Amino acid sequence: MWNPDDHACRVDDVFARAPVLPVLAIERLDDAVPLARTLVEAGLPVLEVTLRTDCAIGAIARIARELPDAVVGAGTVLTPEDLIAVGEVGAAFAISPGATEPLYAVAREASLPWIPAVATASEVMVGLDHGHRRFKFFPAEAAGGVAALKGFAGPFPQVRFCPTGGIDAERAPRYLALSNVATVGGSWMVPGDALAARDWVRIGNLAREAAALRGR
Ligand SMILES: O=C(O)C(=O)C[C@H](O)[C@H](O)COP(=O)(O)O
Repeated sequence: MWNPDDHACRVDDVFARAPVLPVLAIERLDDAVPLARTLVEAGLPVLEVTLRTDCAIGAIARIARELPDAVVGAGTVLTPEDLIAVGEVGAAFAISPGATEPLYAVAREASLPWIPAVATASEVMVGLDHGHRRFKFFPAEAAGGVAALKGFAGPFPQVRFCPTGGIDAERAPRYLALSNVATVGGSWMVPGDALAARDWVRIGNLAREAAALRGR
């Protein structure tokens, strides 16, 4: 049964596990477990596997089954069908680049917490009307970045965000310093060429640096 306080608590539990949420696009199913293991062992246990590749659902299922220390969620959840599908394979949470009325409706019945994204104050207000207080802020840099989040803090003191989109190791600390930022999403610790080359050492080093980030 949908409960706004319970939902915010469940999302906070996920976001509190690490300062950074890696956003992953996994092209080869066999990369899923070694990549996730690399990130988890580097101190980034919360993972967003985007539904942008053919094997994404399989990747979520494998990570959920084989890596109990990972908190694997699904990203790029665009439809109610996506949300239902990722719940069935064991995703711990689902996150979207935006929000739709059908997703708000089906999320009330879902067993896993769904995190909508917002880019404007009006979208935050629609989310609040639905009982949501935790949002992805996407695309963070393009939608106003740190200044926009500072602006949201005034009218929406009860809201916390996971900014994502255009953030890297240099920019992340400025977001993490904000009181209304719970964690920061990004793909910078998994460069495309490193993943293609299965360079787990390089990814592990970038992930360790990300795991050590704090606000400043
Ligand atoms: O597919 C989704 O659901 C998204 O929200 C997009 C991702 O969050 C960004 O592509 C990650 O941003 P970068 O760190 O700039 O690569």
